[in-house]
Amino acid sequence: MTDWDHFESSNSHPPDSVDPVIAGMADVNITEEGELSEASELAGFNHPPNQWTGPSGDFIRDVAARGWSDRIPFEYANLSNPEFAEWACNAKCYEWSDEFGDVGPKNEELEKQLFNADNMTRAGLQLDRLNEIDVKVESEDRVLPIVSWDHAGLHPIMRQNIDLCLYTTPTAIQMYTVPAILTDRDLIGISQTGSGKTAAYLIPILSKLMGKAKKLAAPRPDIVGPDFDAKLNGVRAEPLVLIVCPTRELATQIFDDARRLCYRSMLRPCVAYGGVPSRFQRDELHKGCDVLIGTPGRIIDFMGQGHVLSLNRVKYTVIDEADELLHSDWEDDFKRIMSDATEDDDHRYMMFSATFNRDCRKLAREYLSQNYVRISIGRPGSSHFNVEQQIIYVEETRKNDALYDLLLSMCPIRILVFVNSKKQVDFVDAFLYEHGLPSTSIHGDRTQREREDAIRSFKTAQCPIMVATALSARGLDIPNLMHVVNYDLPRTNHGGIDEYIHRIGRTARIGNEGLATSFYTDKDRDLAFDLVRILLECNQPVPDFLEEYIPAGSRPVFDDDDTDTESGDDENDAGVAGNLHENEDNLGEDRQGSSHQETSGSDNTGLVGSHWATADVTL
Ligand SMILES: Nc1ncnc2c1ncn2[C@@H]1O[C@H](COP(=O)(O)OP(=O)(O)OP(=O)(O)O)[C@@H](O)[C@H]1O
Repeated sequence: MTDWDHFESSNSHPPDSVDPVIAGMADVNITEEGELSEASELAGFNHPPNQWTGPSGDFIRDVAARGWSDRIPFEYANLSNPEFAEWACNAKCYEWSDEFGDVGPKNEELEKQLFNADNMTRAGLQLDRLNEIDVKVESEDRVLPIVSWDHAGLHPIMRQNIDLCLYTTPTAIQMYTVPAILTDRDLIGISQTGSGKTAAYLIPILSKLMGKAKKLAAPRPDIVGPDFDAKLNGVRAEPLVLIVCPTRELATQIFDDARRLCYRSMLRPCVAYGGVPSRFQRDELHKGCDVLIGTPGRIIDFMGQGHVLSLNRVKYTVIDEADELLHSDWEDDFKRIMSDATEDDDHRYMMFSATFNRDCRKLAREYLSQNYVRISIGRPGSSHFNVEQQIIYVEETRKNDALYDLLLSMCPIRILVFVNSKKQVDFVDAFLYEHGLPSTSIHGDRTQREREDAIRSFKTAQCPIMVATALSARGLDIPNLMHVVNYDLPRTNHGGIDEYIHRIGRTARIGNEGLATSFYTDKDRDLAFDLVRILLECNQPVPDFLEEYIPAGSRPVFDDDDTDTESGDDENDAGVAGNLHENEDNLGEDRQGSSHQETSGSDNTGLVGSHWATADVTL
């Protein structure tokens, strides 16, 4: 029985009174009632939908009866006070003291905070499915995958931290990147959303540095004692690792992962991103920083303050969501941060994303050494089978009704709703709130305090519904996010199918299952062809109204072939600007000095196919 069946069978209205907007959903296989109840419990909602008897016409009463928690009014007064509450960048790290020898003692309180299972996405039952996928490794030498953490040659502290994170076995991308990075290779890593790419680079890099930190790290003050004063004893931050990503939320999330994986080691992570008074981050940098994570704008600000930050010691630069950062909108910032990319022989460069088309890969090669390794898990830009995708035809003017009906046709679970403009975020959030639903929202015109508050209330399930622009499409890892709704589908000139992949990838992470519902209108026709190819590739049903886009033989063919070599270049190349987006509402929020200049996709690395040995391995 689908949840919708349940909804109808217990509905006090006769079936023929069902609103035509939602009638189309009756065929949709929404997750079964039992699963949803379990899911809502998992997601932290304690209101079983036992009082639901169908719509009564009183929205607020219906929402409460369906089991949704109360709405929480926004605390403007608290949030406008800059000193109120903690910023994500000031979260506690393990603080090292020179008296510690090689391994620091446990800090029980911090350990509880860092590894609190409620704040982490636990691997789901379908984790194996993520690994049952073709792996393509392009490398001069064979990269031998690790089969377990115990055989990876990791530092003992890293090994223990992996256990504390409950990472029982490595994922496919981790199996290959760990040995490649441990043997000092530049790298492009491509694997599907939620497959553990962050740990895939953090684990080998940090593990390698753990044994060498004393030798490599810059001098630092004793900050454990009572006498530390950033102004008097502070040092200049000289990180060994630089991790750059496009959004503030992603930066703080990677910072949290780094805080966990650096636990009990000398390595000290810091994060730098805009919107927070810079003194909070400067004070942290003055305490010493070995791993700097940040968004381009704030990193460049600090690079301009020689007494605050120097990148002279950096041994590893990682670009997360690299295809986004290679986009022309980021060009100037990106070039500044990568300015010494080809000069320093023992400086390793790595780029990661779930979507990385051939044109981006060509651009990326400008920054990597000749013998870089490329690891692709599955087709670059593909989704995985753990997301159930459903496309519903909705008239543009009925989207609000459709959203309300969709939300009430299911038990309360954590839901992320994507729309295409900041204004629309405000409208949809207000609509949901007025209809009694506990929603919050996030976009780039919000203050950083509001953004951090929105994420916090979403994560803690105070507000289990979050409405967002594409700002939240990439990288966000929210535990138990069970359902993504594309209220608006991405536009083809603003992210297109790649953005669709990132958006739906906010659910069904690391072997969990999730649902992605997209409202399709006549305006979305130009996305239809790509959308249908993705549905077919993932064995998802193609709705009637999209059948005309099914290719002959029902087999999806993708132009973007899987080679980075010149011999693979052909007229099918869409050009970088054609594949990436320039949406003022998308990640542009965190872009500084957007140039909107088109970047040519020309190849100038001189690599040819014969340099490469290709090993196809199916795990
Ligand atoms: N080996 C593992 N076992 C269990 N959980 C893991 C493992 N590796 C990573 N995770 C967890 O999986 C979740 C997803 O990881 P991560 O955010 O790095 O995915 P991603 O591939 O970068 O996704 P996206 O492309 O959306 O950015 C995180 O909560 C992370 O802690």
